[in-house]
Amino acid sequence: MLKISVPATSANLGPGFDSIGLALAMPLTVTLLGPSQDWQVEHPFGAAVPTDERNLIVKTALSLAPDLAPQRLKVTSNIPLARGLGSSSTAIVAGLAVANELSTKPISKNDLLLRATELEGHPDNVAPAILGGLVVATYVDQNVQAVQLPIPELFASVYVPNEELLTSASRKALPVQLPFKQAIAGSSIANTLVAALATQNWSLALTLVEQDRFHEQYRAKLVPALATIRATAHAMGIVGTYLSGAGPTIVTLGTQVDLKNLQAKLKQNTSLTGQYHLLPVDAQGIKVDKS
Ligand SMILES: Nc1ncnc2c1ncn2[C@@H]1O[C@H](COP(=O)(O)OP(=O)(O)O)[C@@H](O)[C@H]1O
Ligand SMILES: N[C@@H](CCOP(=O)(O)O)C(=O)O
Repeated sequence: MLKISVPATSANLGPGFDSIGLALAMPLTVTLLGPSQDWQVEHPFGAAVPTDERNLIVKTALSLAPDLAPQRLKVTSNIPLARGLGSSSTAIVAGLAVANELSTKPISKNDLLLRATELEGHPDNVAPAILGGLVVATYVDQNVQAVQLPIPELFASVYVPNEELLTSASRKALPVQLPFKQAIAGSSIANTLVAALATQNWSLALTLVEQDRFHEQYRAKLVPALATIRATAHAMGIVGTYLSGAGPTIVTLGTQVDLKNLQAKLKQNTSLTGQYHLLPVDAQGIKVDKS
């Protein structure tokens, strides 16, 4: 039996728009149950997600290996769809891995990263989903470069609103151009964030995570919980809250103790009706179990 596991990811970490991402210990798994007449996907996502060759996992597998014989796949996942935790990246990465495992000509991990980035459009979810941990990556002129940083000694408090927000819709809220001065400020904050993460200066990193200049201000109206959670955390002396990916999920990074206290406080706020998770970082990325 072949089982592929791909972690959820939280992209951007504030200023690292389209380039920084963190893998979280909440996996999607795909088990290959064997050949079949047609592609069949058993999954927990409801009627909106196809169960045949139109399923994103299968479509992605066939984009890499068009001649693959149909299979029965069983998918399990607690990653909510269209909430900013990289669900589409898990499907894309899992689909490429399915093709790679069944194909006689598997591609390398680097090519897998390039393919996954081409399909997703940006590398900040697919790179940590493949490599694990904290990854900084760039995709410019069809080239991907990805660098793994030390695994942060941090947990993630994850607040998932009940409403979906498609990444495509959330990107429509972004401006076409930024004033030069704003771009320089955003880039200097992002660069310093990367330096803080690379040198494991977590307290500076958590401060800079909140200083994005590229996207959060434009998306804030779509995600009122961001301001609420950030303000609640600040009142408790906790810094490190950002919009996860394109939202609407809000992540706060910090110690397990602080984040447990934060969640206890947030749960008293009746306007926050979504779901909570307290997750460690996933250090491994994609796993293929051939037992
Ligand atoms: N495991 C999956 N199987 C099939 N389709 C999926 C899966 N995960 C995500 N998708 C597709 O991707 C869409 C969400 O993608 P996106 O808007 O990028 O949100 P996210 O922030 O969760 O990645 C879903 O509405 C669904 O169409
Ligand atoms: N950098 C992207 C990240 C999208 O992540 P997702 O988890 O919402 O798909 C963006 O901010 O649009």
